[in-house]
Amino acid sequence: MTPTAPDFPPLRLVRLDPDLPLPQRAHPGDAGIDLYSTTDLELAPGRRQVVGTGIALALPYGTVGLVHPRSGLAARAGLSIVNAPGTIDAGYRGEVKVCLINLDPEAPIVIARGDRIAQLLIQRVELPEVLEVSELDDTERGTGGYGSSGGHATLHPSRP
Ligand SMILES: O=c1ccn([C@H]2C[C@H](O)[C@@H](COP(=O)(O)OP(=O)(O)OP(=O)(O)O)O2)c(=O)[nH]1
Ligand SMILES: [Mg+2]
Repeated sequence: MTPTAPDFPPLRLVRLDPDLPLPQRAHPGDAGIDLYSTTDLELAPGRRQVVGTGIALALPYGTVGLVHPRSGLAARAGLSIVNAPGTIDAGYRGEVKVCLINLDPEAPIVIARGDRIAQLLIQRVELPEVLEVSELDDTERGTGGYGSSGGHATLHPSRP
């Protein structure tokens, strides 16, 4: 029997392209639900394309859908998502789409309709109101960022 997460309603999903399989987790407990491409396409190196997944969702209020790349395709072919992770708002009822990009410098990537091109994670999200204030509390970090704590990789000697 497939274990289900406690206290979480099922994900309401419409298949806009009913000839594609229902998106599923590859294994029980997987974070991501694999999404299919509705189209055949070829991505030249460095090129991007918005690709349909053939599904629309009604995510529960207070959750967000995050569209992540799949690591196998990323490592093998250089396939990624321009805006990774893509944000699916709870109120969005249109088709979930993926802005794929070929990050390989040389080889094109061929994708067939029905290939699993991305994965959808659903997470709870806080929805605080925005409150403008005149100043912020002090912290140990303060305004330090972007490597201020050190420990980053050494840059190549050719880099300024
Ligand atoms: O990878 C993505 C990202 C977004 N969307 C859809 C669902 C999301 O709710 C909507 C808007 O996304 P986002 O807020 O990232 O884009 P925006 O440029 O801010 O557009 P908008 O003004 O419509 O919010 O587009 C997708 O289908 N796939
Ligand atoms: Mg937006």
